[in-house]
Amino acid sequence: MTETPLQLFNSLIREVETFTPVHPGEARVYTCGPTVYNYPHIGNMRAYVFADVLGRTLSWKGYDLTHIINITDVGHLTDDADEGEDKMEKMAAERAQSIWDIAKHYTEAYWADVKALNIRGPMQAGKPEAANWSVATDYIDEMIEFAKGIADKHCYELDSGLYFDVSTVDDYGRLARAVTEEGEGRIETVEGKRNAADFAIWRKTPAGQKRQMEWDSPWGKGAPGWHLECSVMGGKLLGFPFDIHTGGIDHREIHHPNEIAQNQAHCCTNGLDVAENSGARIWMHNNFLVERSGKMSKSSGEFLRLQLLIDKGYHPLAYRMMCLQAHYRSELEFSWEGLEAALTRLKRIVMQVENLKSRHPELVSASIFPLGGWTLKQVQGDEDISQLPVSNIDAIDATVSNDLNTAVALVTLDAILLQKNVSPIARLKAVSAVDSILGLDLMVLTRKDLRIRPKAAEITEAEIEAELIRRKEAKVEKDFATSDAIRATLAAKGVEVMDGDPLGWEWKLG
Ligand SMILES: Nc1ncnc2c1ncn2[C@@H]1O[C@H](COP(=O)(O)OP(=O)(O)OP(=O)(O)O)[C@@H](O)[C@H]1O
Ligand SMILES: [Zn+2]
Repeated sequence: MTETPLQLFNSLIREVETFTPVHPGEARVYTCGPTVYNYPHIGNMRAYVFADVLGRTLSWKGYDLTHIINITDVGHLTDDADEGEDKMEKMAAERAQSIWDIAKHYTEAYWADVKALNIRGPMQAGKPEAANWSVATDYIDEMIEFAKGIADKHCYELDSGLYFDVSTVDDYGRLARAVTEEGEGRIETVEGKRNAADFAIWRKTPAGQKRQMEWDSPWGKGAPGWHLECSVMGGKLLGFPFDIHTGGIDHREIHHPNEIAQNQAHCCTNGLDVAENSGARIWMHNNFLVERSGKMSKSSGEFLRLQLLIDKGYHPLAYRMMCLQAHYRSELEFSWEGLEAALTRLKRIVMQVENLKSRHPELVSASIFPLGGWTLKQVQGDEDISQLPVSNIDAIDATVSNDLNTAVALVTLDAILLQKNVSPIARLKAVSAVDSILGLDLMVLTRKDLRIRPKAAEITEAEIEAELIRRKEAKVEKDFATSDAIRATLAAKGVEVMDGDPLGWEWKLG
């Protein structure tokens, strides 16, 4: 089996490049986390499915992974370009609740989605038990220190806060590629700003007001800017330069260029030798999940949450499958038909895996799969897996190494399942190896798990099952009138009986 070098698309150069870790044998990744003022929509979750596949791929490649995912509980304004109100303060005022309660509630909602989508949480190289979510408000002192360090050379103070002067760093905005005074014209300017793109790294509480979240600083009471938070947590927890920084493609335009500018200022001020001066070597961005009407956004009132999909009877991993079917750099349009197709594909795979498992229950229960997923090395050394055609095995590594091409990895998975001449155990192991990267939970999921009763259904699963047993008995008795009557009664309650369904589904809710 041959190993393919890991190629990743670096937004800084707009090209794929071969991944070479800063620290041999390790990979350090920072993912911009959610702003916890509201529920995440499924578009937001696409960003974390992507970061999860990246993390899984790095683990597969054998790197000892540190993956930081932050929780933004302060500082993100309603306009990414530094204007408007703090999203958290705004929601707390609307709800007449404390920001801390709002943050807690929506952080937990985010974690629930993370779990449902089988997204791995933060990772800590060498110390898995120490891995934790990084909450912005836990790093206020470090943010003030960072800001103090760059204030003299790179910032200026206005009544509203401490501003970063983007003209003090080389090549500002190179990540966005289009940051011009004209481009920034849409930003409502703050009186006194030197350049339109300058941004607040510390926002002062206006005189006579009190914010729910505010801290003392050399620039008066106030709160950190959102961009500062990520620079500080990234630098502190991973060390500059680290390997990879991820986020949604909207961050390529403002948030990440501003982070880079701060990192440049910080590294130069502290005499750090960072050739590219960006803080991270590779910046990666997932494209949007869109609706026909445009980008999905939670700022715009009604939006699609994972829970809504579940309420309608879709297993959350069907949404993960939908994401994996597209390349992370392509826009993905959400549709219920698309989700249905993804669910069907997942059902088919799960059915095939269940079938393989049923042929060797003794082996499956003996836990033949490495805890925490397979690495390429383990696959290379596994005798069972070596029974598969080399082309299949090589394809596992080659597809994901090609800038995380999960869509093609799914095709590899199909090909492995189709190898009827190879022992079930070899196929199962290979499937579980691919799933170490895809994260569809294929060794655990059952067909039954995938059949979720929609919230609005008028009938419980137990009632349906009882009716179906009665119907089977009637059929055995050749009492077709009763059998038809049961089918009609179920249909009236929205349950379609599926005799002879190739996927083995006996019923579905219409
Ligand atoms: N429609 C989308 N598709 C994919 N990723 C998205 C989408 N919208 C936002 N993201 C990404 O989701 C992550 C979390 O974003 P965050 O919680 O800050 O959302 P937000 O910017 O407040 O909300 P929104 O822009 O949706 O109103 C970020 O990486 C962001 O780039
Ligand atoms: Zn960020």
